[in-house]
Amino acid sequence: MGWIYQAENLQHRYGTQTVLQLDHLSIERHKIVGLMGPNGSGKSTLLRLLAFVESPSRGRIAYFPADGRQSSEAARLQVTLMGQEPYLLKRTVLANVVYGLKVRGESENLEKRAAEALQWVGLPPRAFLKRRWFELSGGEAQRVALAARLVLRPKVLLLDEPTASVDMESAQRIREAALRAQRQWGTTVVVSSHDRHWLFEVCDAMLHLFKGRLVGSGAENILLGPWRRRTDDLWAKLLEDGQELVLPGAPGPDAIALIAPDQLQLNLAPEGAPSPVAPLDVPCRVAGTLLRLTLERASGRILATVAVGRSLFTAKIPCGGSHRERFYPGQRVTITFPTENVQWLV
Ligand SMILES: Nc1ncnc2c1ncn2[C@@H]1O[C@H](COP(=O)(O)OP(=O)(O)OP(=O)(O)O)[C@@H](O)[C@H]1O
Repeated sequence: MGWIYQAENLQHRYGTQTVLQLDHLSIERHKIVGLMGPNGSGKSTLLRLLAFVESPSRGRIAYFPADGRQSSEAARLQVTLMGQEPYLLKRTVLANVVYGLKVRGESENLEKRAAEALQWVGLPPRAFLKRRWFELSGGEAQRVALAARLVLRPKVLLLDEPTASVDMESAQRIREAALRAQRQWGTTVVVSSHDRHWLFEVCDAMLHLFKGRLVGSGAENILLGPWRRRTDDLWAKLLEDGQELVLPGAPGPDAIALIAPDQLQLNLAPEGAPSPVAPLDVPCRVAGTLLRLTLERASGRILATVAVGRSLFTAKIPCGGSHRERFYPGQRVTITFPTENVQWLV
């Protein structure tokens, strides 16, 4: 156990734009860590920094291999990144999969090792080893790219949206192979994905990025403005279905509210009750439909995804007891928002 990465005051800029600003970052060895956040929040940038293919504009990332010998050479050999595009060499599948081994000066049993890696990602070696790069579907190319990383038995596997543009079968194979690497070899896996339910289900820890900053450990609710200041000094946000969300203390109309999922209280809406418009009292309450229940592996709790208009909210349901049985997808529910513990970002 222990940390494999640690960093303080890490910053990365492109030109004058600061795209990543992390006060502290640590990633535990042998774990599977999810990276989530909207488009442009800095996930790919962070993965490139963790892969040491780019250097941060400020600060440095310390890498601690299991043998304790800290060196950039160890990191170069032990860490591998699979980007959003497979970028295969214009050669056969075999040449692609063994390329990294050859670069590392290895020459033994290359074909056998490539065949094994292909099996891990569900591509039968007999059918695929001799295929050329243009004879693969998008999903197969992505799986070949993953096999080319797995064959190295990496200590750290960094995956940037590995299932974003592949079909269901390829996505499933990719997910299984990544988990197997972690379980079988103790590979530390850091994976960015917009498939938040999968991340919740498999990750030991989550990093939630928003505008280049770490805002929490995954399921936080991020509520963007505009907020309208009411005469009673509370701030209201109009949701797509006409309901209003009312919170105190916004620093301005464009502020962003951040609310942890365990702060939201979920209740069953009374049978046959019309959608309530936001009550004037505090705490604020809105009504929605429970879409999905997901087990969050890291906490052992159930996460409820609730749709209110086109907005999605995440609330935590305490584990065990009657709570679990009360809720199921399709139900009308109400979510009560806290009046305190809202973190405002500007
Ligand atoms: N090479 C680059 N040059 C200039 N700006 C860049 C470069 N790469 C990324 N950016 C900018 O940095 C910010 C973070 O981008 P990044 O790709 O890390 O986000 P992301 O969270 O991975 O997004 P997505 O979910 O869309 O992949 C964005 O504003 C992006 O435009």
